[in-house]
Amino acid sequence: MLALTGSSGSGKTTLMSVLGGLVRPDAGEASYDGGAVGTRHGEPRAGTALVLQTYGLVPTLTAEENIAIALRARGADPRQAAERAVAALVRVGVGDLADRLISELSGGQTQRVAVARALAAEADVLLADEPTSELDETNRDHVVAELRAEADRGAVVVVATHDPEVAAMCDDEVHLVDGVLAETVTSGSRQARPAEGHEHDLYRRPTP
Ligand SMILES: Nc1ncnc2c1ncn2[C@@H]1O[C@H](COP(=O)(O)OP(=O)(O)OP(=O)(O)O)[C@@H](O)[C@H]1O
Repeated sequence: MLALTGSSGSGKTTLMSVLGGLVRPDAGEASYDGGAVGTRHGEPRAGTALVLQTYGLVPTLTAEENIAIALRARGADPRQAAERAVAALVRVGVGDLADRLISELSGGQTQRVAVARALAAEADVLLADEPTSELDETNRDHVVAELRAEADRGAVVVVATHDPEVAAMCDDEVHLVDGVLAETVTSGSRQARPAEGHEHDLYRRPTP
C-alpha cells in the first residue's frame, strides 16, 4: 500500500493516470506484471480499479446502480452485481444510501460511493486519487482501513493524498516534486508491513 504525496500540481493525478493506462507517458513506459497498464483505447487494464478525483459517477443513477453497472461491464451477472454493490457500500458506511441518486448525496457520501465501486471490483491494482479528501476523520480512517484490507488480500493499492495521516497509514510513501519522484519513505509501523507479494513495484525506477 503506497502513498503518493506532493504539493498541488506536483503530478500525482498525472502519474495515477499513467499507472491506470488513461494517458500515455511522453517518455518511458508503465507496465504491470510484464503487461500493459491500459488498453490501446485509453482504458485501464481489466484488473485495475480507479477512484478518480472527480469520481466519474452518473448523477441520475442510484449509488447501487452506479456500482452494479461497472461490475456488469466487467462480466458480473445482474443479481451478483447488485449484491456486490450493496456489500461494497456497506463496507464504507453508506449501505443505507444504496437506493439514493448520486445527485442527492453529499460530497463525502459521493466520495465513499466512488471508493465502494473500486472495492467492489476486487481488483489486483487499486489506484485511488485523494479518496478521503471530503471525509471527516472517522470516515477517513474507515475508508483507509478498507483500502488496507484490499492490500492485505494481495492487491497493489496506491493512494494519492495531501493528508499526512493517510500517508502514515500506508506501507511506503513516494513524494513527488515537480513531476519527479523526490523521495521514498519507509518508516515506523510501515516497516512492519510485509513486502512479500508486492514485487510488481509500481514506482521502481528502471535499471539504467
Ligand atoms: N491535460 C493536461 N495538459 C497539460 N498539463 C496538464 C494537464 N493535466 C495536468 N497538467 C499539469 O500537470 C501538472 C501536474 O498536475 P496534476 O493534476 O498531476 O497535479 P496533482 O499533484 O495531482 O495536483 P493536485 O494535488 O492539485 O490535484 C500541473 O502543472 C498541471 O497544470
